[in-house]
Amino acid sequence: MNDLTTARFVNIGERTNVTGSARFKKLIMADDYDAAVEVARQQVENGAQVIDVNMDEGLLDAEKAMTTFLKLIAAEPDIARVPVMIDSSKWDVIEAGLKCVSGKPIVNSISMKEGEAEFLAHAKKCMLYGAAAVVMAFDETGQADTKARKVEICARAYKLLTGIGFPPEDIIFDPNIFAVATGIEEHDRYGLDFLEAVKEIKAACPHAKTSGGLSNLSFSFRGNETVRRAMHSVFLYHAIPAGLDMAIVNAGQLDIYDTIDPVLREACEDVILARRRDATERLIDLAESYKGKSAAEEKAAEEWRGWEVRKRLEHALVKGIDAHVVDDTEEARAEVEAAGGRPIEVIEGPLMDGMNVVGDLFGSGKMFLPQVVKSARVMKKAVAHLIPFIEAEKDKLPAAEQKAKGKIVMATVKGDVHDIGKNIVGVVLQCNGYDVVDLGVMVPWSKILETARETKADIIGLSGLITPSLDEMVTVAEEMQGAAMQLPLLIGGATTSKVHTALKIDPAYEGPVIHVLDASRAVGVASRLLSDTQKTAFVDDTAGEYRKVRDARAGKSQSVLLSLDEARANHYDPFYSDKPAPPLKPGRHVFEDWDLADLREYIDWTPFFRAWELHGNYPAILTDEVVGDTARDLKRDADAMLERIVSEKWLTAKGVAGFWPCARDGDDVTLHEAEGETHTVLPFLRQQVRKSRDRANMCLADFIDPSGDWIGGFAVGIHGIEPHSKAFLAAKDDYSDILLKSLSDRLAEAFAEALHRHVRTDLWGYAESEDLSNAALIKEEYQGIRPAPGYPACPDHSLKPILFDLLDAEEAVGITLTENFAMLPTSAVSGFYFGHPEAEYFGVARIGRDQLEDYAARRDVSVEQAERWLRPNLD
Ligand SMILES: C[S@@+](CC[C@H](N)C(=O)[O-])C[C@H]1O[C@@H](n2cnc3c(N)ncnc32)[C@H](O)[C@@H]1O
Repeated sequence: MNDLTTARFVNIGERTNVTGSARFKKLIMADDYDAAVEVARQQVENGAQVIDVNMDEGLLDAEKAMTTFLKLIAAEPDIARVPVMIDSSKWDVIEAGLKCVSGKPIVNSISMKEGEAEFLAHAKKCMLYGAAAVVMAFDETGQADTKARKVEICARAYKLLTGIGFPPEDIIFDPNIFAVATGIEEHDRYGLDFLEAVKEIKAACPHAKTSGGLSNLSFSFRGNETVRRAMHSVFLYHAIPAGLDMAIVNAGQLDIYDTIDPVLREACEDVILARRRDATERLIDLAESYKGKSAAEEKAAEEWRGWEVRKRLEHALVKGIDAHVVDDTEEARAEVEAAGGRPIEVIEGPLMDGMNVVGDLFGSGKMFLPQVVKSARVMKKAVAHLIPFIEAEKDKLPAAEQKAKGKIVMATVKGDVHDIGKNIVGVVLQCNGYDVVDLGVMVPWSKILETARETKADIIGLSGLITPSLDEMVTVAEEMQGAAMQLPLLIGGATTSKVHTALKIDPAYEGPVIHVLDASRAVGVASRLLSDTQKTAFVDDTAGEYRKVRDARAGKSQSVLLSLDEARANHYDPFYSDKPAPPLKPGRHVFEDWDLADLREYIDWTPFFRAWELHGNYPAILTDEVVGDTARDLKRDADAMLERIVSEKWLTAKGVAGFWPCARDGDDVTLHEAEGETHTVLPFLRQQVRKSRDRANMCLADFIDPSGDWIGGFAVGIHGIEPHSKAFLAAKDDYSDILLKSLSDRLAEAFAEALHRHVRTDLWGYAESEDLSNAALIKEEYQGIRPAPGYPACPDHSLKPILFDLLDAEEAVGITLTENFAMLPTSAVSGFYFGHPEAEYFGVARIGRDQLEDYAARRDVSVEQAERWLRPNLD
């Protein structure tokens, strides 16, 4: 625990206590004082700065044992250099002890339990011996449990003590650390009450010190060392800044706060700080997974290093441990060489064997994506070690061809910058023996086709996240058809779907087209496409499936569309009188460097796990029966990286928000900027699908008052990822690279959330007193919405340039747009602010030709141009 060394915190050794240490008790009962003295020595060597001695055992002559032991340790210079705390519930024993201590003793303890007279009599005795005294928060009515009682009793004792001239710096208050997470609701605040009481006592009682017995805290987790250690460390982490000067602890049994499993740490913190009602339950659940684990794990950790090198490599690959992989690979290479073999055989032999095990486990659902990406990191490091040997050999031997299962050219299409999904698929394919040529992001069709030809690729894989990328994929398919190619075309990415692939991409290309739902399917698809025996059936089956989708679409009676006029007549009518007041701080607000530590608090973790193909809601996913272990490991890695991102300031969060007076004009919102300036128009789309009952045909403009209102906008981005990403890739560490990108995305979303909150409570200020937890923010329980261009209520991405101009986003915060309106940096979010309490999200869905033409006219563009923008919403 780093604070123990950095702060002036005193830890009091607890092992020389017959009530707390079975071993010490045994030694004293057996009169083995030599060994007992060794216990004291060990404590001091382990860092104890005071040792607590307690001989309160019914079968023992406590007075005699105390004096004997204290005299013995007084004769040991390396023990006698630390003060002794004479600990007994019997005053006679304390007094006997006081007589044998030469340095400044500490009495543990005195209290007002038997009234003021006895308390003061004991205090005077302490003064006589020059002893400091631990003063328990205990009075005539009992032990203090609540914060108020702790503070009240200590303040009263302080007044009495200083009244008789007791030196305040010799007063050590012990406000009672009680067990938490007991399952009894009244105990839930025990940790927090102690921390808060310490703060107040320190403020109310100048120069006095505070202390506590730490082991009580974790009493409910007896037998679970990992959890107890974590609880103690977390407690001290908060107690020391609160003013705790010392504690009775086993100094050898504290963990460094930062190295505690973050999931466990958070659960302990929830309990100790009483942060959630279900904190105890969650810690108890979590504790199960730590039971006896550390010892077993440590044993396993040592064991595998003794195995033969092949098994070690397999183990490292399956477990994703890269610590020894270079040494082990070298050992395997030397063995192969000694037997007259070639370095490539290490890849073809043990490494591929290990990866096959990984592939099988992944394929059968026993291993999950984050683990596979970690395995890939181990593999890449091993291969990187072997490459120079393989290349050096090429002169001597005919080309040592590495037999890849097939070559796949992968790219994120033109106009799109998102590559987490593509990178994950690439890593998984590489792991499974495929040669991946990754062209990166924003790749035009010509480059994709050219590379496929030059590298004699077996498959092309396309990826994209935003809706305009769907069109780009159709273009690639058309060009492949034009070039009479026959390579299979794989389609993947968040907005892609089997339906879109079947309806739009498959008909454009005669070669095989396959939509790949997620990374876990990529290997199966690739292996079938490249198998002599399975390819035809697989391609035919998929084509048949897509045909069925098309037939179903053709035959399916489409939902009925109203005419645009009818839809407009059925618009949504909010109570405009409820619209928010004008912003308190109108105009533009630029945030050049929003605190990353603050953003961390706003992270929504569920989509993070989804990005890693772990499905389930956070935090329940951490204890999920199937993916819980993987999720916890991933979260631990994520927390560790976030810690570095924040403390070493890897990234910069830049954002801008603005508010403009406006009015609704049909389906447009017209902005009135400065007097006399040209007006900006935000053209929105209206639902045209006929609604059942009295539901309206919504358009975002409906939430704006035609007689005058306000609208806002924002853009936020996370900058600075590149050098870190580069460094990870140079170190063959895709795992950390993908982790960084997925965290950067999280920070961008968190920034949008934090900024929106700041807007509601401060800048616009229509919800000044809003006080919502992060969970409530994630559930969007606040007033107002922030619809994003490209999302269902305003599906046209081409609104982004209008919004960016209003915000001056490029100049102010360095966010640019690609030709297809993807934002750069990749981790960026933008949208409009609607403040009306009735504003809600909806989907525009399919629109008619009349609205397309109307929209083209409103935007002053050709119908063809509007068609390109609105394609996903057209038939
Ligand atoms: C994509 S999620 C992001 C928030 C989530 N907590 C996260 O961290 O990933 C929700 C955001 O998407 C946008 N959004 C969702 N549904 C929408 C809709 N129907 N129309 C427009 N924008 C929508 C809004 O900007 C909303 O704040």
